[in-house]
Amino acid sequence: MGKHQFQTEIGQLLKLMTHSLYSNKEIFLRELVSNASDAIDKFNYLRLTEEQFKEEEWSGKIFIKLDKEDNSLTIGDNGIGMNEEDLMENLGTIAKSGTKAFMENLTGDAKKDSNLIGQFGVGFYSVFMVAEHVDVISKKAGEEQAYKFSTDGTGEYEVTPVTKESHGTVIYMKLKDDEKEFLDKWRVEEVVKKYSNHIAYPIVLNYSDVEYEGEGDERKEKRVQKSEQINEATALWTLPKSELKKEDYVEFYKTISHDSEEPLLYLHNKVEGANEFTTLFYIPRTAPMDMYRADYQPGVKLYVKRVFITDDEKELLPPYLRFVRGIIDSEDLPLNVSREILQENRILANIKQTSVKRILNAVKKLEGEDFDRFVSQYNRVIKEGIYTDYTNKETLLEIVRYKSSSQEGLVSFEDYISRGDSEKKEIYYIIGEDEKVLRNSPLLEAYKKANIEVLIMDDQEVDSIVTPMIGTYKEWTLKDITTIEAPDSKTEEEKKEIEEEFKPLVEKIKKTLGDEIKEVKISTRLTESPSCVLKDASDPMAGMAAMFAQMGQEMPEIPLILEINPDHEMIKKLEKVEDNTLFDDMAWLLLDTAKLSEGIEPKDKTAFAHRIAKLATKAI
Ligand SMILES: Nc1ncnc2c1ncn2[C@@H]1O[C@H](COP(=O)(O)OP(=O)(O)OP(=O)(O)O)[C@@H](O)[C@H]1O
Repeated sequence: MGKHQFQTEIGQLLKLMTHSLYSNKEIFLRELVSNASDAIDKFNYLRLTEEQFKEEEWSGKIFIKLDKEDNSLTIGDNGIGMNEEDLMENLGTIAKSGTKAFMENLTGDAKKDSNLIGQFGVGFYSVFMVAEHVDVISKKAGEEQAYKFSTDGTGEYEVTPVTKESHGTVIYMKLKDDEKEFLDKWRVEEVVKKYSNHIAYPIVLNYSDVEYEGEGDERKEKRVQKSEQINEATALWTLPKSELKKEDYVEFYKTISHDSEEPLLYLHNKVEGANEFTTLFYIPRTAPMDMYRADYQPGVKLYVKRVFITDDEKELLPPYLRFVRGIIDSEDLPLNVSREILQENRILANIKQTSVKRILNAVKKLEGEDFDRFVSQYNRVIKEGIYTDYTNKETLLEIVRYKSSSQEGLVSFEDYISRGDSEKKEIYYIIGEDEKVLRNSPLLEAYKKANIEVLIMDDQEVDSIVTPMIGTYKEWTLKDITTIEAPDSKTEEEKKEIEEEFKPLVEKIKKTLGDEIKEVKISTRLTESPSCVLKDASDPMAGMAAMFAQMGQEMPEIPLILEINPDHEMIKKLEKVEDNTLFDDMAWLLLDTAKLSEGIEPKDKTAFAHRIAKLATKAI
């Protein structure tokens, strides 16, 4: 008890909130109402599962009180409440992955960071945009003692025992001088209607109003306390689609997601039949910040017959759809369903399967800018889906997009095969870290010359694991161009002849470079470059690349093969070089420049630089 220091990060966060330039400060009400609604949901669940609360006469309610004289706004709920430990843990430290991700995204630029608040919502802490002092008075259901958590949003907070009759939380905020608009009944009503009209519980506004008594000179002003319910209080997803407008869906989304952008997509379905359930899913326009964190917060809440069960079950949808927000409400699951039962429940498995299909089909139907936006945010997790969700692999392969050697922007497999050779039925690709290096790779030259499109996969970390296991798309086989013979126009006869002619040169280069390379070959894939290097596809390690990457381990070195271009001036001249030192220098340059073109560093950079200087001097 007594005074405590906020966790350092919260100190920073509070400072940002207090000095926020964010123009949409009203969102603090949305955040607090949404927390209150969650707390009521949780108590509702306790009543179903725990004997001691079963008899309680209770119905969930949220109240807001405006006090102009006191300059304060109070918001209360009769939900699950918090004890001393909860208060310190939930409000005194950053426990939530979402808030952690928010902190990591801060730039230090006040304006940008302040916009981030709007994009993201930071729950309880948003009160410091409007309040100069906050008391959170809370009593946890089933416990005797209530506590007050007080802070003025600087570095410290204080927790003291207080008395409070029933369980729930009351948040008392002393407003800053220039935030008095939130004491106005109409303003608060407008904000609550905007964001929280369709949360499942009534929100009652208490305010004082002026009434007049008597007539003429006798007429007197009288202050009266009034209270009225200001929201609809019917859970949005239970309403028929025909009664709902886009705005209703959008505002409800903002309440459940803490996002202030409109969603990219929403999907509301009621399924009847053997299993009855309602789903309402949203795809955020901007990928959630914690999407790539192992401790991401799942975005789908499970309800059974409109009673909240959990918002912390990562398996309601497959992990690759972790960016989806929304609600699943089942009519068939038992109300006292436990977390353990959930994981193996057949009803839930069925809901999950139907939901995934619906979501993916809706994504497939997105058009123009909306589809492009989806790809810009979620292409990577779609690839994750291709790897993990065998049942929906075909649909995912229709959604995923790649860069291309012959087209601007991004292309689909479907686009590719519409342009490809329908007799050969092959889809060519090249994987690497850097788009520019890949596009300029000598390995592409033969394909460019033959007008064959190659997919440029520059998300190496993911592509090197996912692409090799795709195998085929609609009977077209995917081929990594670094592991296959390149297309060429020479006959077998001609090739043999060239090989014979260059045999002495090939052997001489191999002798010079020694163990640095596995083999020197006459290339059929080069048109402009004198040489290129390839990883030896027959090496057992090459096949295990994906496995190493998946385990987050460095790839063992795979021996390189050097290919030389027999039509290139440099190679033709090299055949005739008699000076041994010059020959050695040239052989090393062939290898090192080829490595550089693939983004691989020469082994001895100093020697490389010396050779360039030496040969350049000679050339001048
Ligand atoms: N009215 C309330 N009643 C009970 N617990 C609450 C209440 N308000 C907040 N809490 C607790 O404090 C925690 C932190 O709240 P906060 O609003 O900062 O984050 P959040 O809503 O959980 O997550 P997000 O980062 O998505 O906003 C909540 O998860 C909840 O456990």
